[in-house]
Amino acid sequence: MGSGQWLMEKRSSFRSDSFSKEFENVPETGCLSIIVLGASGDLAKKKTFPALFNLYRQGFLQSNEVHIFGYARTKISDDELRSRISGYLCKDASTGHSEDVSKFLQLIKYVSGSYDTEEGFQLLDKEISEHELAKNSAEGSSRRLFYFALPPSVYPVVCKMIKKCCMNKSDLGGWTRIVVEKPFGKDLESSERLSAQIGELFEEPQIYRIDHYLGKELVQNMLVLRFANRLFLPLWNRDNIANVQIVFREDFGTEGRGGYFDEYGIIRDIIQNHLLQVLCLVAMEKPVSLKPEHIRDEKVKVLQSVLPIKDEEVVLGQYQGYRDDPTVPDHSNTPTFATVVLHIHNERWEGVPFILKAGKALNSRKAEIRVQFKDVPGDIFKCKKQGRNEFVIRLQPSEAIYMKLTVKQPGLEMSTAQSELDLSYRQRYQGLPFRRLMSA
Ligand SMILES: NC(=O)C1=CN([C@@H]2O[C@H](COP(=O)(O)OP(=O)(O)OC[C@H]3O[C@@H](n4cnc5c(N)ncnc54)[C@H](OP(=O)(O)O)[C@@H]3O)[C@@H](O)[C@H]2O)C=CC1
Ligand SMILES: O=C1O[C@H](COP(=O)(O)O)[C@@H](O)[C@H](O)[C@H]1O
Repeated sequence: MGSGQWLMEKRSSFRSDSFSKEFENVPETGCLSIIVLGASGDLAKKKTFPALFNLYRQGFLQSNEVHIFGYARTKISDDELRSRISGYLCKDASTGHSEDVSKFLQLIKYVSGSYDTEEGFQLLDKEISEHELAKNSAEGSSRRLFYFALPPSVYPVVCKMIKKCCMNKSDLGGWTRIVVEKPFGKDLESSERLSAQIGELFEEPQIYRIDHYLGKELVQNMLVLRFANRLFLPLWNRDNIANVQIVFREDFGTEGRGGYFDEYGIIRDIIQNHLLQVLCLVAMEKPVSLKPEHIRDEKVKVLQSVLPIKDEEVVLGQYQGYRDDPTVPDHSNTPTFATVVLHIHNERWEGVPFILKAGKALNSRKAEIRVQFKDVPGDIFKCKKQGRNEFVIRLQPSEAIYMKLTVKQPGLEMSTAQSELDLSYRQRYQGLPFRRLMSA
């Protein structure tokens, strides 16, 4: 993808006839409006705006064609929104990007309105149209991307409002698309209902479901590690692996996010989406190709092989002080910590526990995959004392892949010690932009 260019992907397998015209490979020339719904919230400030900033800084968003709109109920001015997010844009401020930051902030405008009445969305539409007009974008060529940084409970009504008030014409390569966040519903029934509600308003190629863990460098690396290295092929199974631990820890609590979090809890917030996606990549068979459909098919097979979870293999907890957050109801029993053991009933994984753990307000921030191998049979070195072989993929912070091995303790004696083969990304890939693109 060249600087400032957008690749328009044909998703033919999802395409319906009535919609095919819009998704032909027509060159995109019109201006682009990115609308962040829920702009006052946590996701918007910590991830969405910083990710947009990184795209801007690397030339993927051009100031002459892009405008960014924040939309939420909170009544704040453009400048107030800008100052809320500016501190999150450039964590490495020492590298001096203040000029880029202020140019980027000038692309942002804020519109306040509710999620369930037309008034606010009509105002939003007016602001977007004015921007399109100012950029001389031909009618039918402009692009509108609505990013839902919102609790899923409001997705259906927001979709309705967009459909009613904010659609643009698309006959000259323009489009209107939506990006929806996880969790996609609360259970099977609500998820299917949500799909049906959104599906009534938008065609599949207009809907993008996002799980930002799939954008993390080391999550993406799982496919390569597993299927491009001969080393792992014979080892990656129940004969050699004792257990797999997939862990997410955060060292901060909800901090004002009770409006979203308390309704969902840690299982729906982290385990059902981020950690299950990671589990699928660890456990799935080699896909036929890297096509999304082929990868999805293998993931689905893993999920279908997971046995029902036993109560005694679940631990739930809530951190002390959670209910002191004013956005959390006083008597909430929403879990902020959970451990769940999953068993995959197939030829490769029978008998290998997959231990998924996620918690907020813990003593450290870390996300990792830890594959623990079985003990060496017929051990002559008393290796057990040192601990087992482990293959660890640290997703964050400080991305790394390391292997814990038993080695000879240097010296005259034949004694053993545990050591590591360590691929730390900070050292090995200094200066590469993967962190800035992916890990916002
Ligand atoms: N925070 C994060 O790091 C991440 C969050 N997500 C996902 O993003 C979505 C939003 O999460 P997050 O930004 O953290 O949540 P917030 O609680 O910060 O909510 C975002 C905004 O939505 C509005 N809002 C909050 N609660 C309600 C409600 N009950 N009804 C209507 N509007 C409400 C508020 O805006 P206002 O009142 O101004 O309208 C708020 O600023 C969730 O689906 C979450 O799973 C995904 C990845 C990371
Ligand atoms: O989806 C979410 O993810 C964040 C953690 O994301 P990370 O990339 O910083 O690990 C979490 O704080 C939030 O509760 C959740 O909604």
